[in-house]
Amino acid sequence: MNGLFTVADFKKKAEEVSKDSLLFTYFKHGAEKEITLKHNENIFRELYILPKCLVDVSNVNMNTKIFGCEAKWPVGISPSANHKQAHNDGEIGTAKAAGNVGSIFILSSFSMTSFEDVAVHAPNTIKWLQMYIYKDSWDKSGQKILLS
Ligand SMILES: Cc1cc2nc3c(=O)[nH]c(=O)nc-3n(C[C@H](O)[C@H](O)[C@H](O)COP(=O)(O)O)c2cc1C
Repeated sequence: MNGLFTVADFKKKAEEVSKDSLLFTYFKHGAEKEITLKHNENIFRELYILPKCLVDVSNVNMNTKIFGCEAKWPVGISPSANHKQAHNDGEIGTAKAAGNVGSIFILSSFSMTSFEDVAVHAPNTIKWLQMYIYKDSWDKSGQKILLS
């Protein structure tokens, strides 16, 4: 991770170490028309760092509360499928990494690791679950209410 600072740095490194170019293409793109991806990149281009001299920054608090969950900083990991394709640690590795920095980890319905295993191995991470609800199976299942 040495020398990796920006998203572009990570992207370049990922491409270098990726053994499968098709897989890299899958992970590097955004979903559908990449509207959010482009929007995020544009927003970040508009942000400037204003250096503040002689200000004590040894105790910066970025704690925030999102849907009742106390995160250490306002960045989470949105759901994405197939983490084991990228690394053997799969979703457990991502969940642990999120927990180490106090982020929220959202587990995909298409996780390659069971929800239970992620829960056991990353007990201290704030975990949310993304769920696809298929109309057909929902209709046929006879359920009336979904609780999470
Ligand atoms: C490689 C990849 C896999 C993704 N897998 C899922 C998924 O399994 N479930 C889900 O709800 N969203 C998934 N997403 C969507 C992301 O969580 C996120 O909402 C989306 O990328 C936002 O940017 P967009 O609007 O440009 O797609 C995935 C996105 C990418 C790039």
